[in-house]
Amino acid sequence: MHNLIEARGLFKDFGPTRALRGVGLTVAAGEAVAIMGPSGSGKTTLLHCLAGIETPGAGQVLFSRVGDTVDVAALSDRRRGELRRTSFGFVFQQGLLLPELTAGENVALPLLLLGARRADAEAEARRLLDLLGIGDKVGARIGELSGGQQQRVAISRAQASQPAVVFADEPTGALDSVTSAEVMSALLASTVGSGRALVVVTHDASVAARCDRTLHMADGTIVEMSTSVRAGDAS
Ligand SMILES: Nc1ncnc2c1ncn2[C@@H]1O[C@H](COP(=O)(O)OP(=O)(O)OP(=O)(O)O)[C@@H](O)[C@H]1O
Repeated sequence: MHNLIEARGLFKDFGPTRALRGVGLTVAAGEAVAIMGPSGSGKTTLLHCLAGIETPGAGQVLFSRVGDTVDVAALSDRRRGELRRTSFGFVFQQGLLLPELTAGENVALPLLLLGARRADAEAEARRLLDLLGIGDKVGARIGELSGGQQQRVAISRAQASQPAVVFADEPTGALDSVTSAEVMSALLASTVGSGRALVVVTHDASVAARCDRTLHMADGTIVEMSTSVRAGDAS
């Protein structure tokens, strides 16, 4: 599988705090990569730099699409926003779903932003929610759903635009262990199971164990990389 993302020599400072100090990594199509490490070690900052949410102070984030490679870090804000909408999906612990909208409307939104017709976007949203076993919640508002159901909505929404890479930050952080395992199964099935890459920041070793590789961070650098035999992602 080819590399979708190749980061080289990433540095990021927040005032006097050096959050990243020379991080390099690759992420291949169809690969799940976990990022672990103590609080403050730079995991979220790295994820945000890879996803074009933050720009690094130095270094490159090369993203390869068919016949084309762009340096995410060097794009204008507008082009970076466009790249995020077309090529990346996001699942965060909380905060990304719009509570005043229904589950179906939340999932349809990225498609509407990309210019889809409302009926098509709604049908696709329903299909994606069905795939994750919550098609019956299409008309429910976010606040009416359990934490696990909300994360399934977030996963459905993250894959609506058929992105090449899904970035997840503590996607199971607020869930009990059984629900966490189920949500992780859904996340893996909808990403690596469909040839996409998944980059997931987690404190949970059982989440990381289900990824192909785990990058361990400390003090703004990757201090160790371990590979695992993915288990149980077909469940
Ligand atoms: N917007 C910001 N402004 C100032 N400092 C920041 C900002 N974002 C991150 N930092 C600092 O950069 C360092 C790395 O933060 P980051 O959030 O990447 O760590 P993390 O490993 O994801 O931590 P956690 O596990 O607690 O989420 C920390 O010292 C943090 O305080």
